Amino acid sequence: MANFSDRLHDAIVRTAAPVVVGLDPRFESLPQTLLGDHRGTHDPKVKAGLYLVFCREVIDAVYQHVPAVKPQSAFFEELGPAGMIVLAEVIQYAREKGLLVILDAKRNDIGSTATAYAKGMLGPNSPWQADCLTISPYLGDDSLTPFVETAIANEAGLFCLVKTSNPGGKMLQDLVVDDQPIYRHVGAYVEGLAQQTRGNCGFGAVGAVVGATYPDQLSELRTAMPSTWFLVPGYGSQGGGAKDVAGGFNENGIGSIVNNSRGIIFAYSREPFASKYEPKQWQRAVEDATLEMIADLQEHTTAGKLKG
Ligand SMILES: O=C(O)c1cc(=O)[nH]c(=O)n1[C@@H]1O[C@H](COP(=O)(O)O)[C@@H](O)[C@H]1O
Repeated sequence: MANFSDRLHDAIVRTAAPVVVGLDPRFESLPQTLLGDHRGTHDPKVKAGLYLVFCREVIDAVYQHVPAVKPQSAFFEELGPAGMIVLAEVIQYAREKGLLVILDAKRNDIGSTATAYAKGMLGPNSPWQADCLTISPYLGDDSLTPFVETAIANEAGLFCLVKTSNPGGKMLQDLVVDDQPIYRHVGAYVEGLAQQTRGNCGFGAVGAVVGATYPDQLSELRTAMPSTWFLVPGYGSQGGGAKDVAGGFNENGIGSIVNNSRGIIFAYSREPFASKYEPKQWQRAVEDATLEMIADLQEHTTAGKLKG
């Protein structure tokens, strides 16, 4: 293994695709061909079993095209223990397929509790074995240190919330303190951590979450945080497009990995894919939507420079 930052860099350059497919299974949105007679079930074990099949088949459709997947822990936690077992199986399957796994669990707590989260999620004996974890900064520096130390010791990565994609994020993140919005203060702290954890590619193992729904702030933060990878959610279903995320890349086409969850994994239920494919061909819609997003980013951002 190598520094997470270098692994991410190499995977993005290899695929020429700064794209992460979000694994956010929602029971009611699963393809009918998978649901079969189970549509009305309330049994979490049955639901979790279907999430496993669904996520594996999504991974099969995309793994040759993208560097990473991002399982959203919430949808698995919602199903209790059965969902958590399936989350671990999905992570394992994705890794077997050569994908980097960003576990989206947005964890944090006071330092001593954060240490338990960090060890459990990124430590050497972690039952999850993800390559990277999303974390929240609002408990301050002593809450982040255990994650950074554990991640570095295990060649894992972190993405810390800086400017989130949701409209309500501005309530706290845009508050001006000492002449700067709070997200700039958080961004400066994360950039410091990125510099301390820099790999050969020049970026750090500690990255930032910056939403595609705030293109001006994305460009501003790219300049302010030159060593920091950005995880950019909000493309697709939340309204962000390729032009909105363009500011997240540097002149070499590096710097961001753009997430798309519903827009890819449930592509079969939207046009043009719904008309193009039979219900049982839902995986082809997932693959097409992935390729369409990659082409969109290559055309409208500097990531086009990564093409061979
Ligand atoms: O950390 C995240 O990934 C995240 C941060 C953020 O600011 N906004 C955001 O949407 N996300 C996650 O990114 C995914 C977006 O899903 P879609 O809107 O379906 O593409 C969800 O799993 C969200 O929890």
